[in-house]
Amino acid sequence: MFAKIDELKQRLDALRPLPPGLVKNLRESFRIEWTYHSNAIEGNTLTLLETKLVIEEGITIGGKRLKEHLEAINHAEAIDFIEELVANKEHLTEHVLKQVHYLVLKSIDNENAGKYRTYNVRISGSSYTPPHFLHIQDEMNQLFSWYETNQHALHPIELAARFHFQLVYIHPFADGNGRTARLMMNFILMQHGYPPAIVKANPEQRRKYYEALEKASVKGEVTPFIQLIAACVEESLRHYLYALGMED
Ligand SMILES: Nc1ncnc2c1ncn2[C@@H]1O[C@H](COP(=O)(O)OP(=O)(O)OP(=O)(O)O)[C@@H](O)[C@H]1O
Repeated sequence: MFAKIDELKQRLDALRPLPPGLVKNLRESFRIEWTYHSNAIEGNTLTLLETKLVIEEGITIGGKRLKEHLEAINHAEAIDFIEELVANKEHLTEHVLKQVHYLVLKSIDNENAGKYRTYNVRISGSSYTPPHFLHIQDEMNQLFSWYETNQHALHPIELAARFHFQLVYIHPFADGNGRTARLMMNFILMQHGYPPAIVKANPEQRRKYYEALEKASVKGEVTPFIQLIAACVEESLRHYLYALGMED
């Protein structure tokens, strides 16, 4: 499933160290795109350009809610935090997960930021119901022990996609599950030297993303979701290679 991606990754790795100016440029564009798409998937109405203006220039957009501005700023900060973790070779732990979730929700919902939910939730548009809130800690312990056991055995893309799926399957937070899951998935990918996977907010990809998660949740078939994430990683790798003049 990952042969093409492994080949692209090898081509990219052969070009390392990458020119610092190019890395900075790509980092900035990924930071905006990832923030824009991840927030737009959940209904944030800022455009890509508005997201850039809010994040990079601190400009407020007339007619857009304060919450939408905070979501953009918080998400960009969460990416910075993850990049720092990767640079410092920090491990993925429950503490890190809660820190990331805190950054996503701070100043928007301080009561729930960085904390597991204390009530039951539904996922809108899905027939799957996440576990009772009283089981969350147990389920999360199992997720982290699964991660410990599998982190060196699975291909990094499968590891990252499965971690994302299992996190939204448990849906441990009152809000911000999707954004946090995509941040954690990309943390794993970046730890392994991959660029982040950006699930696009356009109606077609959003629908495919939701359908793949529904298939995984309801039927236990996770492969289509792993394939979807693999396609997103491939697109990001091609973006890097294109910037280096190695891809059309
Ligand atoms: N059938 C499904 N099974 C498991 N997870 C799903 C399913 N459908 C969607 N999801 C995940 O749930 C997320 C949305 O969850 P929810 O509507 O509860 O929003 P949230 O918790 O506020 O998080 P966010 O707003 O960041 O997505 C989606 O982004 C997706 O990752």
